[in-house]
Amino acid sequence: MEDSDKQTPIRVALLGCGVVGSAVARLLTEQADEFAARIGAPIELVGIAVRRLGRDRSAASVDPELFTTDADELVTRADVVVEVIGGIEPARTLILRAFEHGAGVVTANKALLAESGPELYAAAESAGVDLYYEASVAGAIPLLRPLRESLAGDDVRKVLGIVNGTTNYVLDKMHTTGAGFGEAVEQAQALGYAEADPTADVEGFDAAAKAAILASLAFHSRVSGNDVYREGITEVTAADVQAAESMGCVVKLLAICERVEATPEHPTGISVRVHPAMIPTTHPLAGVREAFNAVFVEARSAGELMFYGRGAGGDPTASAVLGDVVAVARHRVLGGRGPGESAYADLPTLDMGDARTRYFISLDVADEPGVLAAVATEFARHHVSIETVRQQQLTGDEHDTEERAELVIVTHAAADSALGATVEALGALPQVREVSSVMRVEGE
Ligand SMILES: NC(=O)c1ccc[n+]([C@@H]2O[C@H](COP(=O)([O-])OP(=O)(O)OC[C@H]3O[C@@H](n4cnc5c(N)ncnc54)[C@H](O)[C@@H]3O)[C@@H](O)[C@H]2O)c1
Ligand SMILES: N[C@@H](CCO)C(=O)O
Ligand code: NA
Repeated sequence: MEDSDKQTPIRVALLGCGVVGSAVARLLTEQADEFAARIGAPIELVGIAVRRLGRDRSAASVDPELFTTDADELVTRADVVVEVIGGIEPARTLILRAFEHGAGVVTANKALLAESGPELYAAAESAGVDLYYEASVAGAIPLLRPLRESLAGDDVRKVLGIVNGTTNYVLDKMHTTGAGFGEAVEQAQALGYAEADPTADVEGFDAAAKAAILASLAFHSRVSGNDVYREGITEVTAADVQAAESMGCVVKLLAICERVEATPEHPTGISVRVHPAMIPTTHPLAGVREAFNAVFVEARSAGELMFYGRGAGGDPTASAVLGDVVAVARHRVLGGRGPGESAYADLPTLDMGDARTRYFISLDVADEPGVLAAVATEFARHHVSIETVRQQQLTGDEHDTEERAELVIVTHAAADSALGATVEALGALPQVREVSSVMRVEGE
């Protein structure tokens, strides 16, 4: 008999038995012997809280006796509580209750962490137990542990990544098939990537919650989901995608967290934002296809790091959850705790207007003398420097009486507020028939 078998078992309670929960239950059972050896004590799954009994839960491959609808009671008889219900309530109350009863908690719940992270950390701290949440951002990809632990001796400057698989799949399909947004979402739904109600993904709420978690860890400051500037992908058109391609770029929904040094306009702070952006096809993030995730981290001493893998799905997400279960269980056996909240830097989140961004702007203009000068004047007036300008003749329809041209402009970095004001002013110029495409540009 192994030493680990003689130890008092670590009791694990699972809250939720959906996509992630059923994979956690199955893998925990299948790998029980390995986990016992790694932890130094056996794991005992003491119960699985579900909303209703009687459903087919064969995917979880566990003793049906383990299912209960009494989550309140279940959390009182566990050493480790795994929360994979999702949403704010009852997940929040159940986690707080688990802490009160001395259990460590593992959760995959980005929405809850982005809303109530400090409250959960404080409750874990006063109970002297662990709070782990690797699965909450970029699913299987080890990313939060590197930020919380491996990079604790470095100074993170920027985190830039694709953290939502559904929108990456949709944008990828728009590029590869020429489909419009609606059609690409339907394809994603048919394949099970996008949910029936894809709002949280396509409007960028899911990525914004993840960006808040990443920024909090990277910059040792409190950032909530509401602090994150957010634009989803619902306004991205097939024309935007084509325009990106003509520039040697692809469109990606990016989560960007960066430290911004003080200027006369603002103090040192953090810019945290989620929005679609064009990135050059030569950038490593451009090669992230389908529903994969990838995150770039830039740190002072480490330089650039890239994390890539599956951000969603039952088994990949369960991998991250179970890694956390092993970590928390090891602490129960050996003593000690994982890191708590680190918010000492207390950097403020800056307004989006203060972020330094670059814009791609495509204008449909009257092809007549002085147009370029009028356009250039608006950029100069807003202190925005132009990086490149390209002009091409447009062939109008039979009703067109005037000559038309397309002006494609890429700017240098400027305050986002100045770029927004420039676009507005351009739209009001009599020579500009239409601002046909505007998108931020990221990556060198
Ligand atoms: N699915 C993924 O790929 C993925 C990836 C990363 C993180 N996550 C996160 O993991 C969590 C779970 O996601 P999921 O995809 O498994 O969701 P899901 O909807 O498949 O599963 C959630 C389950 O919880 C159950 N539930 C709801 N209220 C409950 C209650 N009061 N008591 C017990 N059970 C209750 C639901 O009936 C459902 O079966 C969410 O926080 C999600 O954001 C999911
Ligand atoms: N809906 C999320 C699941 C993983 O958090 C995504 O598409 O990435
Ligand atoms: Na992760």
